[in-house]
Amino acid sequence: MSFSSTLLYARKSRANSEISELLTARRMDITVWMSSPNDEVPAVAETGGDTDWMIYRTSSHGSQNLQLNGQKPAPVLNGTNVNGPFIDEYEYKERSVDLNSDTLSPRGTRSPTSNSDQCHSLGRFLKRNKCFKKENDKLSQEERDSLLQPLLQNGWKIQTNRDAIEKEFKFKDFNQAFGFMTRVALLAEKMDHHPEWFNVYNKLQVTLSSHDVNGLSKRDVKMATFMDKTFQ
Ligand SMILES: C[C@H](O)[C@H](O)[C@H]1CNC2=NC(N)=NC(=O)C2=N1
Repeated sequence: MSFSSTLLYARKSRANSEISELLTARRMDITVWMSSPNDEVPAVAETGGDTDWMIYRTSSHGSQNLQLNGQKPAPVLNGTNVNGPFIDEYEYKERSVDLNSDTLSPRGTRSPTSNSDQCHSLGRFLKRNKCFKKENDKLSQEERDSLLQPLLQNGWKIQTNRDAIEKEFKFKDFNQAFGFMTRVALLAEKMDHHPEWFNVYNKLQVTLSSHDVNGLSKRDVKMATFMDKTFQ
């Protein structure tokens, strides 16, 4: 797999301000953990060019730049450098940092120059340096047997014609239903994982499945669990 294009190296001056904009504008609570500020964080191979880059760490303690001292990180071989930074996968939004023009693509889109083999997404980069497809969090059979049980006992059903779960929620009135939907919608945006739902007045039919893995994933379990807790 060729890493011929510049990926997430960014000229310190501009890209960091834009990355900062991304992190703050999204009010994202991304915490990029690194064992120490001087850690040499591996990254994808670069095309050359003398750039430094910084990893932002934002948390309740405010943002802190972890300087990488201009070290040219070693290239990631097959995305397996687990020592790299990682974030809670539900806390980030995919954005592309088109490093040719040092600009962030609009939210939820990828830079025009990106392709499936290269990592142009800030989110994907921060997620353990995996410059490939999203981590496949599809439920294994063992996880289905364990994680789905509480949901099935709580009224969720596995659809017969596709790998998805569904449930109907009934509320006092439309206002209650829409309030519930609003809370779920905020989580959906934060997780970048959206339900399929149909609402008529005080009833809400929900179907959850993960399109990118074409079936049920941990994201669906997380969202269904949130819905049940919120509905109580
Ligand atoms: C680019 C893609 O649309 C995003 O990664 C999100 C949006 N919301 C989503 N929601 C669901 N249910 N499955 C997805 O795969 C998914 N992908």
